[in-house]
Amino acid sequence: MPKIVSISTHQLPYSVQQENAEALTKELFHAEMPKLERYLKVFENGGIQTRHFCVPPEWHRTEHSFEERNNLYIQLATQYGVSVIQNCLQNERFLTTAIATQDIDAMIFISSTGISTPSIDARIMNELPFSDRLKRIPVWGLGCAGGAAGISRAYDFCQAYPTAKVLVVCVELCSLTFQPNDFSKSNIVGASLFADGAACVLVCGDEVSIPTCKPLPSILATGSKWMPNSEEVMGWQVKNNGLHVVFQKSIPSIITTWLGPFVEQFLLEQQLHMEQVQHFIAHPGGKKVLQAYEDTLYLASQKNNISREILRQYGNMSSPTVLYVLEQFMLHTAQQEDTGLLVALGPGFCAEAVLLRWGS
Ligand SMILES: CC(C)(COP(=O)(O)OP(=O)(O)OC[C@H]1O[C@@H](n2cnc3c(N)ncnc32)[C@H](O)[C@@H]1OP(=O)(O)O)[C@@H](O)C(=O)NCCC(=O)NCCSC(=O)/C=C/c1ccc(O)cc1
Repeated sequence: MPKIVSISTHQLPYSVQQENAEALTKELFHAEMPKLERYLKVFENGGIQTRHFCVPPEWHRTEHSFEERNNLYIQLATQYGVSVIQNCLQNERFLTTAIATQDIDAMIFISSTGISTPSIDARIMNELPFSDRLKRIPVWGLGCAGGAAGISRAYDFCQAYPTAKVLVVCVELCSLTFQPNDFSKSNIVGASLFADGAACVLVCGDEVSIPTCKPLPSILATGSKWMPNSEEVMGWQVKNNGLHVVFQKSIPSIITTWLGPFVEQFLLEQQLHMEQVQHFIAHPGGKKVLQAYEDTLYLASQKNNISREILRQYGNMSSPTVLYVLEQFMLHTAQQEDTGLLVALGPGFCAEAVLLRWGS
């Protein structure tokens, strides 16, 4: 079975405490939104303490065109992509010997917060000595589901090519999409929730032998589920000044009714039940999203402790978030023979599930 042999996450340069983010939002929006105080409560109630960004808070006090935001996206997504790849391929917590970039067969580059053609993976290849025969697979538009989908597509690639070494690189710079002139409730709730992040995993096929220092997860199965006619649940509205976030407040209740039957069916196909899964590795989309997972899957709240802690320390970084959660399981928690279920949801509306088993 294809295996996840290394992982890395990036520490963004500007850390902001939630009370300071709330104060800045108040300053930017109070003149235009009479009921602002009521919505500012989400900053205190959302289970988030700190978030990390690619620009300092002051950056939001001045206007920035779509062109300026996107140019910064291209520059920084490339820079952070290079950094997480280097750290993943040289990560001594998992690998006994570093892996050379020349030996990588495919790169799946996941991002939905900026636009670039050539895609960021090509720009990364101009910074690191990858093979010029590398298979490039840029994926745009899966939003928060992207990290789980990336692992799932890497699994498919390694099933087809068992000697393959595949990188999944997720970079999201949500702060560059923040709209200071959008006075919608969603924009305020989004301003309390979203953050920047970058992460990378290395997935290897069955016929790759890499010496590693600890038990690591093999990928047993993957499942995708799409909900018909749900385009308006989550996504971007593209306007002249950039990307405006669309996410319905009904998302937690949609998860409560829709996710459980899919996960149950997916596990059943592997002759498993949720009680046999030791580790629930969830994308913490928000406090109420975590609650919805617990309700629909009958999970004890402790099963979400690591996801909750990542939400507290980092906020919702979209696609890389679930990899920050996975990193904690890989470093500190999971033992040989443990089973884990990794789940994330995104625009479409869709869910991606990955079943993991820790081996020697
Ligand atoms: C922590 C929250 C945000 C706040 O909880 P709370 O403090 O207990 O407050 P309420 O839930 O009662 O909400 C306060 C007010 O905000 C309103 N609200 C509550 N979510 C909403 C709402 N999505 N719209 C518009 N009003 C709302 C809510 O209706 C209410 O207004 P009102 O009815 O007038 O009292 C909680 O609602 C929560 O966890 N919600 C789930 C968040 C969620 O859906 N996350 C998954 C989606 S993530 C996603 O789509 C990512 C996209 C993305 C986007 C940009 C990027 O850069 C990258 C990615």
